[in-house]
Amino acid sequence: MNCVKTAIQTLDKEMGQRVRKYIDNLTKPPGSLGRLEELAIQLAEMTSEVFPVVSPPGVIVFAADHGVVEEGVSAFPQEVTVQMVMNFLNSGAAINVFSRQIGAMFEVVDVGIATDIEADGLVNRKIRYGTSNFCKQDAMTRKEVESVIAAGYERAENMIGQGCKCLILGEMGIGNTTASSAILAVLSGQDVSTLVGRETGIAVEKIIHKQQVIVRALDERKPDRKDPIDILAKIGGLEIAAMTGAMLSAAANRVPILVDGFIAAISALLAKEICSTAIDYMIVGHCSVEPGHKIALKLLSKKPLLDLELCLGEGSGAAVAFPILTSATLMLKEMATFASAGISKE
Ligand SMILES: Cc1cc2ncn([C@H]3O[C@H](COP(=O)(O)O)[C@@H](O)[C@H]3O)c2cc1C
Ligand SMILES: O=C(O)c1cccnc1
Repeated sequence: MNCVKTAIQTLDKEMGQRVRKYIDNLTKPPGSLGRLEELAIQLAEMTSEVFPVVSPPGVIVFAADHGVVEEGVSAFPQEVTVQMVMNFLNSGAAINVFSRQIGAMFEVVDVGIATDIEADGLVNRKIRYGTSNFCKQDAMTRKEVESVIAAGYERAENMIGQGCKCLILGEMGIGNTTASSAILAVLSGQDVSTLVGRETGIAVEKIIHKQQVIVRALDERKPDRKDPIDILAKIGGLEIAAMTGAMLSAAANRVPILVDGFIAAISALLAKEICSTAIDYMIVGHCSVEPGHKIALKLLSKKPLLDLELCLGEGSGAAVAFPILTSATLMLKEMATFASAGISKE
């Protein structure tokens, strides 16, 4: 992971200053476009562009299965992962609708679905057939973690090479809120009971069980808080690691990342653990109802753009938030200045 570390540049603060001054000359009272102004400055710092561009955005959905579902932690059976992948390929999922709405490039990648599938349009980067049940053994090996991070990195690099100007990462993997909550318990040091909710439709009595499963897994696996690869190998998920790799790639390429909900925030936290400057390239699209999300956002020191009470994943909340980034860039590019419009400043 050392190559990744050295490759992520710090923000171009000088460009930020220049854009801030320019925004103050646009035909509006200073600061009156609030967070849109901050967003425009952030995007300029990320890209070193006076007029940053975020279109076309790109959406990559990584799919994988989780051995821990055999503990009965999800309201849905494992085969929903592959069924939803077919739905993505047939353009019927929420993320398809919102990707179309924002004109996004779109790709679905199998990094670890438990069954073999060959389908037109599905990118095959399968590292293994789902993770192992991490209550009984490590989810995967360190080598597999590194391979799946590399696969995510490569897919993002490919989309950026094709012209994507803002990256949204999505996931599909029944059981991935359990892996995400376990990872968050390690990174935050908080009690598992504060992290786990019932947003994916899990029955009330099942929440306690899900919490117990996570506590047991943490006891058995003892992931090393200081080693993100160890955390992913012991209690992680393939699609979670792939999103981390894709985020590192976007940051290394100075492409803004619009972070989705709970699972994506966990990938973002892991990217931060691997390379702290990666978070400079992240904007958080929305705040999920999943209780762990607020804790993850605190650790990321990020304020979400929207709170629409979503808790779906797939990249859906980020895609819905994307037009706000477009507004910020168009404000910068298309508004008249006081001088050009002949409006008195005082
Ligand atoms: C039909 C359906 C579509 C989804 N799209 C995203 N998720 C979301 O829910 C899953 C995680 O929830 P849990 O950990 O409780 O299994 C992930 O696949 C996530 O993307 C879905 C879940 C379902 C059931
Ligand atoms: O907020 C999310 O991203 C989320 C929450 C529950 C299930 N899947 C995703």
